[in-house]
Amino acid sequence: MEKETKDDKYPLLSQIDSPADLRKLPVQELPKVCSELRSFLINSLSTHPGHFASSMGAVELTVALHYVFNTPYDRIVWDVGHQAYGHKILTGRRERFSTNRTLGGLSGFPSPKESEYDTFTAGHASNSISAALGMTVASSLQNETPLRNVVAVIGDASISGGLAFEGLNNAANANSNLLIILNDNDMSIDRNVGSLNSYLAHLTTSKAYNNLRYKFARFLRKNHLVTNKGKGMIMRFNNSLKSLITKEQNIFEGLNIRYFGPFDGHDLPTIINVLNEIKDFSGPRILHLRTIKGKGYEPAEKDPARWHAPGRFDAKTGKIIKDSVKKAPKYQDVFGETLVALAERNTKIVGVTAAMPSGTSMNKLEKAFPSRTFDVGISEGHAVTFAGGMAKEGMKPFVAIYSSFLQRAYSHIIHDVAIEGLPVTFCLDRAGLVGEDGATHHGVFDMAYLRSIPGMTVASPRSLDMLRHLMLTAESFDGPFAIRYPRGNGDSELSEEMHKLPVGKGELLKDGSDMVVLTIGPVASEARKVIDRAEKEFGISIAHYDMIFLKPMDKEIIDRIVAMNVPVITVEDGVVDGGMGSAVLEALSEAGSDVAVHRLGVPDRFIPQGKPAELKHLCGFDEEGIYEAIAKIANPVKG
Ligand SMILES: Cc1ncc(C[n+]2csc(CCOP(=O)(O)OP(=O)(O)O)c2C)c(N)n1
Ligand SMILES: CC(=O)[C@@H](O)[C@H](O)COP(=O)(O)O
Ligand SMILES: [Mg+2]
Repeated sequence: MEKETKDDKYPLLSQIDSPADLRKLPVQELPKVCSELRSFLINSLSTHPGHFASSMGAVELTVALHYVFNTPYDRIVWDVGHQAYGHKILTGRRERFSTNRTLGGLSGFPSPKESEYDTFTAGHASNSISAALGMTVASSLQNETPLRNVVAVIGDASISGGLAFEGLNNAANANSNLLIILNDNDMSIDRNVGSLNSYLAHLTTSKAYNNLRYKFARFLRKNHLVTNKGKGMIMRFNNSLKSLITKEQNIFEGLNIRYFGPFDGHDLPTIINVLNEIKDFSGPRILHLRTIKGKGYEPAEKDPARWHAPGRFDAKTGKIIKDSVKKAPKYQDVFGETLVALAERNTKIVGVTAAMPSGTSMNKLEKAFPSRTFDVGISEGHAVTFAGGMAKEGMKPFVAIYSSFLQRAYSHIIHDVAIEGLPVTFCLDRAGLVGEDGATHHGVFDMAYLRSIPGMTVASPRSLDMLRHLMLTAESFDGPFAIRYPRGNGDSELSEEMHKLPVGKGELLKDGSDMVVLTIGPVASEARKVIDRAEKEFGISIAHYDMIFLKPMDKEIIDRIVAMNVPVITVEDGVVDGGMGSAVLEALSEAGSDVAVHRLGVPDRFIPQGKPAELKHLCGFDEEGIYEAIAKIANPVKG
C-alpha cells in the first residue's frame, strides 16, 4: 500500500520512514534504494551543506546494516558520525534532513536526543568501539533476550585513534557480542597517515581461508549447531585452522577479534550475505569493508579531501560555490603563514597537527618545511606528548589542534608538558562557538580547562594582528603557552608589524568612569560597538579593557577596578563558569572588592548547532546581550 509521501524522484526512499519499511523490501530492490539515497544526498547537500563524501561512501553499508539487523533493538554506533546522513534519512528523518546542522534542526552528527536510532553521542573520532563494547556487555549482563547485536561503524583513520585501540584491546577479553565494521576508504580528511593505514591497505585474507571458515560456519548453522557449544566449535576450528595457516593471522585476530574481509564495501549482496553469516557468531568480530570516499559522485571520488565538507555546490556540474564576499583572512591562515615566517628564521620550530593539516592550515608549514611538520593522525594525546618529547630536547613545537579535540589531551598537557614547564605552544583553533558542528565541536571549555594548570600561559587575540604578536611572543617564551582563536575570518586586515607583547598585560581600549567592560578575544569588537552606542544613550562613560591574557591575568586592571569601585561586565566566547569571568570575580574578591560582576558568555549547558551569530544570541553575549547588560546597570548609575 503506497504512502502518500510517495515521491516520483525517490519512489522507494520516499516510502521508507523507518528501517522496518526497508526490511519489507525484497533484497533485489536494495540497490535501487542505494541509488535513490545517493541522489537524495547530492540534491540535499548541494543546497543545505554539510559533510558529504563520507556519507556517500557509506550508503551500501548503511542500507545493509539496517536491513540485516533489527534496529533500533540492535544498536549501531557510528564513529564521528559524519558518514551517518544515510542512517538519518532511513530512520525517519528524510523530510527533516534539510534542517541538518541548523538551530532547531537536526544535528550534523548522531544524537540520542534526536532519535532512538542514534545510539550514542558522536562527533569526536574513535569512541565507537568502546561505547559499543559497553553496550553489548551491558546487554549480556542484563540477560537481554534475544541478545542485542551491537555494531560499531568506524573509519580507517578513526580506528587509528588511541581510544579505538583501547577498545580493541579490551574487546577480546570482555564477554561481548561486538561487531565492528571497518569502513576503510583509505582516507582521513586530507589523506591518510600512519602505519596502521598502510597495514590495512595491504591486509588481505585468502579466499580459501575465508571460504573454509564460512563453509564450516554455514554447516553448523544449517544443522542448528550454532549453539554455544557450536560457537565454541567454530572458535576451536578457527583456532586450529589459524595454527594451520598462521600467515593469515592479522592484527585483529592477534587480539582475538575474528577478522572477516576485506570485502568490497559497495557490493551490497555480499555485505548482506556476510552480515547474515556472522551476525550470530559470539565474541568480537571485525568486518573489513573497502569503500570509496565520495562513491557515486565523480567530483567527490576524484577529490575526497575537498569533498569532505564542500559547502554549497551545483549538483549538476559539481562546481563548488565559493563565497564571493571579500573578507579579511582566516585566523587559521594567519596562523599558518606566521608559523612559516617564524620557522624560516628559527630552525628549532616544528609543527604538529592531529590529522587536520588543512583545517588548521598547518599544511602551510608542511609545504615550506615538510621535515619539520608532523601529522600524527587522529591522536591528540600523542600529539601533545610527542611535542613534549621534542621540546624536552630543545625544539620549539607549535601544536595546532581544534579546541574541542584538544580536550582529548588534557592529561597529556598537564603530565607531559606543564609539570616540566616545557616550551610547547598550543594553538587552539576553533575556539569558542564554532556553529554548525554543534555541541561536540564548540571550543568553549578551553579557557576553563587550561586556566587551572600551573605555569600555563593562556591568551586570546582580538585581531589577526594580535594573533601574530602572540605567536611571536610565544616563540621566545620558555614555558607552555596556549593561544585560542576562532573558526573563520578576522574582522580586519593585517595592518601591523609583528611585535612581542608583554606577557600577562591587558590593554585599555577606551577609558571611562561609570562601569568597566572586560573582554578577551575577538568579542572585543562586538563590545566596542555597543559601548559607543550605550554611552550616548545613557550619558555614561564606560572603560573597556581587552584582557588579552587570561593567565597570568593583568593585576593592574584588577587594582584599577578595585579603585574605581564600579560595576563590571565580562564578555567571553567560552563558558563563564571557570572562564575569564570567574577569574575576574575571584581576583576582585581576593582584592577585597565587592563590585558587581556580570559575566557574559556560554552558560552552563551544551549549546546545539546553528550559525555562530544565532548561538551567541542564544547565549546572551552578542551585541544585544552586551547592550542589555549595560542597560541593566546604567539606569541605577544614572538614577
Ligand atoms: C578526536 C577527533 N579528532 C579529529 C577529528 C576531525 N575529523 C573528523 S572526520 C576525520 C577523519 C575521519 O576519517 P575516517 O575515520 O577514515 O572516516 P572517513 O572520513 O574516511 O569516512 C577527522 C580527523 C574528530 N572528529 N575527532
Ligand atoms: C567531522 C569533523 O569533526 C570535522 O570534519 C569537522 O567538522 C571540521 O570542522 P571545520 O569545518 O571547522 O574544519
Ligand atoms: Mg577513512
